[in-house]
Amino acid sequence: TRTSRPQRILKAVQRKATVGDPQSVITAIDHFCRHREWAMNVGDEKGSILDSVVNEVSPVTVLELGTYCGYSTVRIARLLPPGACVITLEFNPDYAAIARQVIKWSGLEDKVQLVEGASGDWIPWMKEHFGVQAFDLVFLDHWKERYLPDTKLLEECGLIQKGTVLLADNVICPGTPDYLEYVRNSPHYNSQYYRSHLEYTKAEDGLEKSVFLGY
Ligand SMILES: O=C(CSCCNC(=O)c1cc(-c2ccc(F)cc2)cc(O)c1O)c1ccc(O)c(O)c1
Ligand SMILES: [Mg+2]
Repeated sequence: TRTSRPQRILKAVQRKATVGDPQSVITAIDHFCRHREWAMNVGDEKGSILDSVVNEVSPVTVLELGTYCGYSTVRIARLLPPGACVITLEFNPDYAAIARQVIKWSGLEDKVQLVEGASGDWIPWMKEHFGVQAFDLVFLDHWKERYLPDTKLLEECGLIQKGTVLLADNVICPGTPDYLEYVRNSPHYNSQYYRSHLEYTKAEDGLEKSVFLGY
């Protein structure tokens, strides 16, 4: 097909959503992915759990690993008060290009810093480059085998401090067994599983919320 799936998602947003209205962007993407083409957005069911965690944490600085088309970036940013922001990392330049336009359409660009590159390369530079002390919330939704190494890297870089909340997507499907084992058995995390479904399907999936307890 001539266009890519992310391009078709952007087109659905431009056709169905209102500029400056983040909820209409979320609704347009969910409708397209449920009725036209499945895509790996966190989706509406797990998205509601994400919303409740964001509201509970009321974070000032959020790190999102894995932007894709910006769906969860918009979900998070729409709940942030003035002065709070989400830094979102995306490895794939084509995904990043679409996400920038989706975020712009939602009118939330002032609350979002989209960074193109590999999480492993960028995490060590977060403090220096963005003036971040520590993240209040980290949403993991990138390569599943990078969840554990990047969590350890965030710890080593002092970007996870007492009270930081990690929220991980896809801990069942596709699955992140080594990450789950780590956060569930570590004395430094208090972990809980939110059972749900793989976006737009009946398959089981869920989010794991892990609070860092300090050293
Ligand atoms: O795709 C990637 C890796 S980043 C996206 C991570 N997310 C997922 O993989 C992901 C996958 C699924 C899922 C997929 C198929 C199933 F049958 C079931 C579940 C669901 C999710 O919610 C996800 O978040 C990438 C990166 C750089 C590149 O250059 C590139 O070509 C591709
Ligand atoms: Mg996901």
